[in-house]
Amino acid sequence: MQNNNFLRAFVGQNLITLKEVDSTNTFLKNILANNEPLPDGTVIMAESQIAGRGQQQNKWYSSTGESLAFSILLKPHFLALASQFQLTQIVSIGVYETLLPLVGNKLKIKWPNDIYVGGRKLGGILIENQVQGSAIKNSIIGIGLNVNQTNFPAWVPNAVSLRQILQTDYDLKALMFEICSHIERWYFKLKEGNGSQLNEAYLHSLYWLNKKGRFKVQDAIFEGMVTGVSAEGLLQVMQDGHVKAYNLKEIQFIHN
Ligand SMILES: O=C(O)CCCC[C@@H]1SC[C@@H]2NC(=O)N[C@@H]21
Repeated sequence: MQNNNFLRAFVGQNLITLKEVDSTNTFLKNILANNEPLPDGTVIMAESQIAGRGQQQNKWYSSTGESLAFSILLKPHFLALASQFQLTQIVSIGVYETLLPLVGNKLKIKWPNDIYVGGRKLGGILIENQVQGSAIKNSIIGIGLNVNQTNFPAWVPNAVSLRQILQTDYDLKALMFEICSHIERWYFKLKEGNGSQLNEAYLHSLYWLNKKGRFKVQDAIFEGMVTGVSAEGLLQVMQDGHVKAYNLKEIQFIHN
């Protein structure tokens, strides 16, 4: 962990830490709604998040002082709304790159942006974009990571923490800054028009790529194979020789 040497060039330079908040994403949204000025790259981090939100209206479980919950504000005015999946990619790769030296190659990105280890969820990402015209005005990037928990409540059955995997406690702030620095590197690449390796890096770490798995679409369960992800962020799955693309609401992975 390069915490002490970390140069906070941009993401995380303005850091607001809160003892307790409903949700760091909601907190950021409220500040923006009140037109209060906030610098690009601001990070809101909370020790305790009591109404954390996940994707698809799910609740997100955080444990005070044990899990990482923070939100990054980016203002990617250069990015067209049609390219918003690239933000998903840079954020998931940033988290992935931070954890890879710790966890090793069992670590995967589960489409679109869950962080998985051996079939269990280590972290999640909730990106909420605010749009102006056809460009992204503000991107609120919420990251939740299970770090030092030794157990989870029954309603989060598939979760795992770094501590459960590695039997070590980690410094939450150090992890957070490390994630920020990786995201920042990819963000600048994208901004400078050098995002060509982004898709390759994302696919490289994608769970289930080119492997057979079981999927559920509407009420039908079938065997298929993930062949890629489209530029719009749709999951491409081959079934009986034909590739179809699905959004998050349409398809589910079936865990045996
Ligand atoms: O996997 C998911 O469903 C996404 C979970 C995202 C959780 C983080 S924790 C920090 C930020 N604040 C929230 O309320 N949610 C995100």
